[in-house]
Amino acid sequence: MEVAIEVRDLRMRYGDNDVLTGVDFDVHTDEVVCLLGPNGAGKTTTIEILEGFRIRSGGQVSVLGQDPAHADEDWRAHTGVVLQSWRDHPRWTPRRLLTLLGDYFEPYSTPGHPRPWDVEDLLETVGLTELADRKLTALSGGQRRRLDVAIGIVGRPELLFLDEPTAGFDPQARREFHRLVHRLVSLEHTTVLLTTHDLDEAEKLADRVLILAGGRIVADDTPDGLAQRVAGAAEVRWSIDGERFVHQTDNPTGFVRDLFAQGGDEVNDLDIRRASLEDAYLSLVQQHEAGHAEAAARSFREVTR
Ligand SMILES: Nc1ncnc2c1ncn2[C@@H]1O[C@H](COP(=O)(O)OP(=O)(O)OP(=O)(O)O)[C@@H](O)[C@H]1O
Repeated sequence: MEVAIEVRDLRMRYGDNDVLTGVDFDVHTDEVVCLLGPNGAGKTTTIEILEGFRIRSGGQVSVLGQDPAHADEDWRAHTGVVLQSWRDHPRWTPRRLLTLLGDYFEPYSTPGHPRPWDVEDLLETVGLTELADRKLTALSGGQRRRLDVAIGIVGRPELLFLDEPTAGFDPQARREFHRLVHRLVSLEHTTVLLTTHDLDEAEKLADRVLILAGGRIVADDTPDGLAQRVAGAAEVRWSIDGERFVHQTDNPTGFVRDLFAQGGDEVNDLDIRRASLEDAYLSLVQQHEAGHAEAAARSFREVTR
């Protein structure tokens, strides 16, 4: 399998905030890979480095064979980007915007891979035919997001980056979007890297899920593979002086023995249960959001080892 994206020891620091502390992963051609992680884990930072929009602090990155920090226009024409939000001319219409943007890709057209995408066909594909001549300001959030996706794919990219593409979608719009991604992959053979903090979305869309937490990738597997790994682990809950604790482990007996050795009579409300991937991810998110990113990453790594 060819490698479309190669990331080694990627590091990013904002001031004295180390957001990425050694991220490693590959994305192969024709794969759909979801980069999943809690708010603030560094998903947008990672994807924008790969898109060439942010300059990394350290590490090696190769996207379609080039370093995005120094890539040329030709490289850009082969990648598609859907950012978290776009700013463009409010009086334009979807049809006009897509036509203008599509013109940029014409010089990169080849007989085997004609570019851009035919605008009428593209509007139909993303479900915007009826709204093609409406002003951009008059589109709803979900309609706007569909246009964002159309902007990302108008050049028929080999590699598509989507940053939280379904944020704000209702369930119906989300389902349509998932169909669109499946269609892109099966008909266009587009390689897709998308970020989300929704485990359910990652399980539905991804060939492979990468979980980012505590500055690193803490799990890299198929959705089924991840679920199977977690199923072997247990979640231990307890409280001490009214404060509640949760820990995930694949050795609950040993953990509880150590817990009592340390906490003795202080330990109350002990509860041990087998975790599902959803439980494990939820616990990761809760710990991460409580400011314990390192500990969250460590215990997630333990249960998915
Ligand atoms: N330009 C910047 N300058 C300083 N800090 C930044 C900058 N961009 C992001 N950060 C910080 O880096 C961390 C990661 O942010 P990032 O947006 O990459 O996370 P994320 O996983 O995409 O989050 P979300 O799911 O909320 O979009 C956060 O703590 C954020 O505040």
